[in-house]
Amino acid sequence: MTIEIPPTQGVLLAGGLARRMGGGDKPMRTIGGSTILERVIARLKPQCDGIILNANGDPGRFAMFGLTVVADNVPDFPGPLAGILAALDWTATNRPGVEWVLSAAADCPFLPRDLVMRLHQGRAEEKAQLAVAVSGEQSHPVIGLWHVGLREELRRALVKDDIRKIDRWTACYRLAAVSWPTEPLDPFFNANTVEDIAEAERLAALDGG
Ligand SMILES: Nc1nc2c(ncn2[C@@H]2O[C@H](COP(=O)(O)OP(=O)(O)OP(=O)(O)O)[C@@H](O)[C@H]2O)c(=O)[nH]1
Ligand SMILES: [Mg+2]
Repeated sequence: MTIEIPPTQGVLLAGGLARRMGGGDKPMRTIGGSTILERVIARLKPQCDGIILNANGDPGRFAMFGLTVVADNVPDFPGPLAGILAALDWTATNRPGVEWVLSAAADCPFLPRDLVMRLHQGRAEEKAQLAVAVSGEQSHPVIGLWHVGLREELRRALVKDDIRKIDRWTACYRLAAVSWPTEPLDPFFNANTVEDIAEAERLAALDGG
């Protein structure tokens, strides 16, 4: 099935606390001389109609990347769904006519170059308002496509129903799962620990540096 890819706003999720890495901004760690965030931006910029960064605290620390920084708009760090909601709200307000948001964790340095296209194909085939990335047997719920029209339902789930896990929320909807191979490397590898940074250095060589 060949479809026309609709305008898609990208959001890089960097709103977490990086506890397993001892705190701080994971996306600012470097791999092969460039920050993880630079790598994520380079991978997604050609695929999206604009990218914003979801992060909390002082936005000035990301000024060098030239992205609009959007903070969570629900309290208490409830997890990645908060960042996705902030991005859906921002898109509804600032990008009239844009119906789709692509979310990606800002700690994934090797994202596929066909991510947005294949997620759209998947959701169109399944007639779904959501699509999620899969590699091997593993689903990556923070990497997906979200229809802007879902935002009030998402807000209710987060604020009223106290839903934290993405899978628990998406289970209520038709969801397209789109799969990528894990060889020569898993494109959804994400750096959660200091050891993962060392592993990412090795993988960067496989990924072309
Ligand atoms: N906006 C927002 N994003 C979050 C929140 N918690 C996690 N994320 C993001 O969700 C993605 C996946 O989360 P993790 O890899 O577990 O990141 P983390 O929560 O910073 O790390 P740990 O504390 O070690 O679990 C990352 O891109 C995080 O930035 C949150 O409360 N708000
Ligand atoms: Mg992670």
